Amino acid sequence: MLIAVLGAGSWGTTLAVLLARKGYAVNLWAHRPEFADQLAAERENRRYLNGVHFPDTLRVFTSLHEAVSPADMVVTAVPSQALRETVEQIRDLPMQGRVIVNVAKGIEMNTGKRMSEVLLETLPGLQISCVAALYGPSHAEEVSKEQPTTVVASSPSVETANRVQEVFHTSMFRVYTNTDIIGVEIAGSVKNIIAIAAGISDGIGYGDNAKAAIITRGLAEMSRLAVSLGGDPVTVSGLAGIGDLVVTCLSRHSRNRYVGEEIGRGRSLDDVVTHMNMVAEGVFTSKAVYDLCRTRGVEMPITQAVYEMLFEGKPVQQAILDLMTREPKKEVY
Ligand SMILES: NC(=O)C1=CN([C@@H]2O[C@H](COP(=O)(O)OP(=O)(O)OC[C@H]3O[C@@H](n4cnc5c(N)ncnc54)[C@H](OP(=O)(O)O)[C@@H]3O)[C@@H](O)[C@H]2O)C=CC1
Ligand SMILES: O=C(CO)COP(=O)(O)O
Repeated sequence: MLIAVLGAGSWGTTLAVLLARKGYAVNLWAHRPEFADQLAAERENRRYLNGVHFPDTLRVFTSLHEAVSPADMVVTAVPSQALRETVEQIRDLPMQGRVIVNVAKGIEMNTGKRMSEVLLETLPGLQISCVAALYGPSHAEEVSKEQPTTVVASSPSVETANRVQEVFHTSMFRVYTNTDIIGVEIAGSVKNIIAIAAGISDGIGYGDNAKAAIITRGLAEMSRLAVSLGGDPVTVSGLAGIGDLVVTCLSRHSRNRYVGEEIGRGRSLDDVVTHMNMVAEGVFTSKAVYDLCRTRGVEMPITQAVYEMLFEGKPVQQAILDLMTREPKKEVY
């Protein structure tokens, strides 16, 4: 069994190391050749995951074709907005017999597509039954130190979900299965937007009441969008939904929460993002989901507020006032 991991950021590197520690042969691909050379020479990823040594079965590649050609399983761990351009480069490779496991959490801007839809559109011959999403509350910083973590392997095919579970499961990385890939992908993507809102609340100095409100009402938005796209509302109460929402809204490791916190303190989005080392998916996904929910007529007021603050220059205090003074509602509608 050989596994290719595309993307040598903190998450791709962590998963490549986890799989190699399990004894699998792993081909880790990095898109910048000079960075790939550095990883190969130093046998660790000092930029994104300092101090985590690469096991011997992990090899670093600069060529996508060479990394993917011999692979039985391909893990896509590039930022969501770069997934299409990455897999387009291997569209000539046969996909039959391979499982593709996407771990990037986001919705594509301009198309509003989930990552599994992007994969199916881009890779000829790929069947949805061979696609899985591995999502859940899983910061790389903790997984790489083998701290207890739970995630969900989701695929419409039970067989594929079981295969992904078997490959990734370890005594400290517990993998559950699920067949609702729509619900899982929507939950795992929307949580990043809600985390920005939670961060803004932190940045302003609001307390636990506000944070609990954002998490709970964010969950309601996530659920409405998932259902409108054909997902199961039960999924949002699982690891990809409430699980990841809690970790992202509360954690000191969260990039999305950090972006929000800095905006809440008064910095501009451009300033925060240009000085960040890592990707905050919720920024792009807030734009994609804002467009999606308007097209589908799904009410997502926190998402709308985040979009307006990030992209339309709405002042933070105004956005909060607008949210709090909306027409009173039933809790479930
Ligand atoms: N970090 C985590 O704890 C977790 C992350 N995820 C998800 O995994 C995905 C990857 O995140 P993560 O590893 O944290 O990201 P990081 O910010 O740690 O790293 C981003 C990586 O993507 C690479 N990259 C940037 N642009 C492109 C491109 N156009 N084509 C190919 N590669 C590119 C970067 O390379 P370079 O530096 O050379 O530009 C870098 O290797 C995201 O969707 C994230 O939501 C999911 C669960 C946990
Ligand atoms: O998805 C993640 C953890 O499950 C990572 O995203 P954040 O860094 O924003 O929390």
